[in-house]
Amino acid sequence: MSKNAIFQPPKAIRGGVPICFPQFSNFGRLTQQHGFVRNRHWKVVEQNEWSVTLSLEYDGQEFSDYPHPFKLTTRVELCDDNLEQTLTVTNTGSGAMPFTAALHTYYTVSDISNVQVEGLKGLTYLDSADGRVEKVEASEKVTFPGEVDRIYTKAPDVVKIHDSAAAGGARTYEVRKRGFPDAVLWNPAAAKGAAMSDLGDPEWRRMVCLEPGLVVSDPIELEAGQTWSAAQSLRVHRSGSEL
Ligand SMILES: O=P(O)(O)OC[C@H]1O[C@@H](O)[C@H](O)[C@@H](O)[C@@H]1O
Repeated sequence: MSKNAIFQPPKAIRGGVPICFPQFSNFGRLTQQHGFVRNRHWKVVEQNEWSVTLSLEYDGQEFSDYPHPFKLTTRVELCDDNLEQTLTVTNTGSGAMPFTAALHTYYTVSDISNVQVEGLKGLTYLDSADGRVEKVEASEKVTFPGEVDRIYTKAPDVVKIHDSAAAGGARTYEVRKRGFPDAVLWNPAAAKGAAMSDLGDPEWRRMVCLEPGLVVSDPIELEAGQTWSAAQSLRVHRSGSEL
């Protein structure tokens, strides 16, 4: 969570897991980057010590460029050392509903210069920091010498973020995804990070986003009445603990 995050709609919170829906970035017809649900108040529909379920309904009226009613829920559950988050959407309208989506997950890191991301070698990605040109990932462990803003297509279901200098020793975030074909990797680096009022310096150094997404691979048009669901689960390993 950025120390400069703004907890006031219409601003999305700079941290945690903002939900990009019904659009990731500008992949769709909406003018709002990342859609409109991340800066709404959601309703708590169920909660206990270990889990919470939130929901949000859209009646298809507010945005003329998105006339598709839907019901969206997200459930977050803690189980042992695992955090599981599920995103479920039901098309409550009468026509087909196109959408793109991502769980825009922020990870706290000691410093972005200590971070390496494993599991992406050989994948094709769209380089959003370079005009969305298509490239192939050559690195076994992706590092952050400057801005990194990439949409990896058909990403594997397990990706690991290694932080070699986390407080208390090296730390690995193990990210498992299910139902999201793509994965977005983002750190804005100095110029863009410092210019963002809700991030700034040094906050941009202390974060990396790895975002399971449905962006370009396997596009979906949900038929009326149908439901789609996808999930991520997160585990943290300290140095010495099994991976
Ligand atoms: O500032 P926002 O709207 O939260 O977006 C942050 C970043 O989100 C990432 O998912 C995008 O790939 C980046 O291009 C974007 O800059």
